[in-house]
Order: sequence, then C-alpha cells, then structure tokens
Amino acid sequence: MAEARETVLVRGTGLLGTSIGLGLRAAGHEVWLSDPSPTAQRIAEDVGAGVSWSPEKDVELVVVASPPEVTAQEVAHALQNHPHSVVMDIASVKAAVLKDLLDWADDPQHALSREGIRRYVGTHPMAGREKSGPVAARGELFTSMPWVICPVVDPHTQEQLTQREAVDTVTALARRLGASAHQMSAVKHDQSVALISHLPQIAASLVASRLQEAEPGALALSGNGLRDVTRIAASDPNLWVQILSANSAPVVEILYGVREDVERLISTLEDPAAPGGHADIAQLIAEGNSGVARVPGKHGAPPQSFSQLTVIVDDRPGQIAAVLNDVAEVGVNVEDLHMEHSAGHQVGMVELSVLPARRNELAEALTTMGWKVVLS
Ligand SMILES: NC(=O)c1ccc[n+]([C@@H]2O[C@H](COP(=O)([O-])OP(=O)(O)OC[C@H]3O[C@@H](n4cnc5c(N)ncnc54)[C@H](O)[C@@H]3O)[C@@H](O)[C@H]2O)c1
Ligand SMILES: O=C(O)C(=O)C[C@]1(C(=O)O)C=C[C@@H](O)C=C1
Repeated sequence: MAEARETVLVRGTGLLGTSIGLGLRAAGHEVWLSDPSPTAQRIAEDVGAGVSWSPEKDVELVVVASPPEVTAQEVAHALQNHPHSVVMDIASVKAAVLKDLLDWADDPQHALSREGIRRYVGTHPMAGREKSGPVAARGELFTSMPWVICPVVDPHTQEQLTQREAVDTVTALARRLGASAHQMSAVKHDQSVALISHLPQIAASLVASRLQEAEPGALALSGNGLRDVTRIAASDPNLWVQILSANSAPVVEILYGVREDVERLISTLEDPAAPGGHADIAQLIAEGNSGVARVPGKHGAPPQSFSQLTVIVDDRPGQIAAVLNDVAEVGVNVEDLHMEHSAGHQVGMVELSVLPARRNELAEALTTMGWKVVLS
C-alpha cells in the first residue's frame, strides 16, 4: 500500500466504502467497486469513488465495507477468491467477525484455511456519519480520526497469525486517508467502543426518543444543547441492531453503571432539598466535567478550546465563501464553522472557531474588510 499505484477493491459501496474509495482515488489509487445493490454501486461510481470491478481484474487489497452481519462471510469469500490479496474489513464490531473466521478456518469442511486467514486484518475507522449510503460519502471523513487495527491473534497461543506485511498494508491505507492507526486486540477494541461509541449512540437515542411526545411549542425552543446530544440519534436502526447485538456483553456492563447513576439521580431529584441533595447533583455534574475533560482532540491530543466570533452575512449565495476567502487572506485557520439563520430576517450568522490568540486580530481585520462581526 505504500505505493500510490496499488489497486484496491472496495466491496460494499455505502457510506464507508464510498468514502474510502473517494479518499483513495484522491490519493492516486486505482479503486474498483462492487456492491450487491447495483444502485449503490452506480452512485459510488458516479460520485467518483472508483470503477465497476470485473473478476479478471487483479487487486492487491480488498476492503470489505459491508454491514456487520455479513462481514465474516464476505471476508472469507474475498480470501478465497483473491488468493494473493490482503483482505481487511471495517465493521464496527471486531470479536464476532473474528470468531466466525477462526471457527471456519478450523473446520475442515470449510473452504477457509488457517493459511488464508494470515492475509486478513480486522479494522475499524472511528469516523462516520448519522447518514447511510454512498450519497452521504466524504473522501475526507477519516482525516485526523483514529483507525483501529486488529491483527488476528491465535486465541490459544496468543501468536499473531496475520502476516506483518498485511498489517503494514492496512496501516498505510489508514494513514493515507489521514487517520491515525491504533493497534489492539479485537476484544480490547470491542470493550473500548462499547464505552466511547456504543454508549453515546444509546444515550442519544434515549434522549431523542423522549422528544416523540414533546409539545411542538417546546421543540421550537430547541438550542444547541439538544442538537449536540442528539445528532447521532438519526443513525440507521438496521446497522445499530447489528452493532449492539454483536457487542452486547461489554455494553450491558456499562449500562449497569449508568442505571445506578440514573437511579441515584432520580431519588435525589425526588427531594432535592433533603440534606446532601445539592451536593449529590453537583457531584454528578462534576463527574461529567472530569469525564469530558478526558476526551482527546485531533490526533489524540488533549481537547483544545477555541474562541468564537460570529460574522453576520446577507442570506444569499456566495457569502460564506466570501467570508472564508477573507479569513484565509488574514492567514487564520478556521477550526470549526456553524451557520445559523436568523428567523424572519434575511441574514445568516457564520460562527467561526479559531485559536484564542488570533480571534481579536481576525475580528478587527474582518471589520476593516467591511464585515459585521460579533464577538461571542
Ligand atoms: N456508519 C458509520 O458511521 C460507520 C463507521 C465506521 C464503520 N462502519 C462500518 O462500516 C460498514 C458499512 O457501514 P455503512 O455505514 O457504510 O453502511 P451503508 O448502509 O451505508 O452501506 C452498506 C453497503 O453494504 C452493501 N451490502 C449489503 N450486503 C452486502 C454484502 N453481502 N457484501 C457487500 N456489500 C453488501 C449495501 O448494499 C450497502 O451499499 C459496517 O460494517 C459498519 O459497521 C460504519
Ligand atoms: O459521527 C458519527 O456519526 C458516527 O457514526 C461515528 C461513530 C462513532 O461512534 O464515533 C459511530 C459508529 C462507528 O462504528 C464509528 C464511528
């Protein structure tokens, strides 16, 4: 994978497969695409993620980007049909896929062999969206995000079965797409994502499901707190049934702890004026403060706090691009951007997050350039 000309087959051209294809094409790779849904495959081709694969084409690497429930069978199939290729998958759960592959490799009736499995690497890019399908794909989805790499380890001897070169190949692919590679066992991966990915999905879904019965008047007041907590509640139920049922044991362990905290909070809030009530509430919020302070920023660095400034623009095409051009001219990097429309007014508000040390300088420069700037 180190060479830009190596050829990759992406099997499964939904959100992730198409994003990988787009990123690899941008990095100069030849990418072949295949999906049981002709529509998904055609859209992936149309957006530029690669070209339709035909069996006579040789590939160095197969990326299986199918739903988790069919991933093991697709990996086994790819190992058999591409006897000289490295095969990786990107499913959100790793131990269940690996268990099926090891069972099949040990079954003399099955076409998969222990030798074949040496070309397989389980992986999981920690990047995605709450939308599915190739239309939602983005080539830059993986930039600055972690990508977990799980070489196969013999469960009895702990000997690494995956060939070193296969691990190097997929590590290079993750890095080429801008991600940072993190190597660990499938079991450790599943325990980790239970906390940092599966619990957040459950929390978002639980909060958002309360909104079903909400008064429209209450929903009209929604601010960023609700949006921040519920974005991923829009995720695909079909995908999450597969993820949560395949990783249920570590998720349940965490939910026991959450249940204790929720029960404690309920009894405190039933009588907040009781002795110790206020301290209990403060402790819960403070525990959240210390947890969130541990969430790393880009490349695993501690989170960086940015300062915001808001630029008021006319609500017409080209205005955001014009603001960003002027910011670039000042030489300030935009770390984040949000756009809000002012209800009932023909203006939009572009909120820019920048390094604190550059905020005032940028505000002054943009004001001089004629923009209306509000420091927030
Ligand atoms: N969505 C995310 O945020 C995210 C992030 C990281 C990893 N993943 C993992 O990536 C994989 C793909 O997820 P997605 O979000 O792209 O889903 P998606 O629904 O957007 O795409 C899945 C694609 O797989 C195809 N498919 C169905 N059966 C197949 C088979 N037998 N062989 C090959 N392809 C098949 C479908 O036609 C579809 O085009 C999943 O394993 C998921 O766990 C998802
Ligand atoms: O940001 C999103 O929308 C995601 O879907 C991201 C996310 C995550 O939890 O970080 C969700 C599930 C995937 O397995 C990997 C990434």
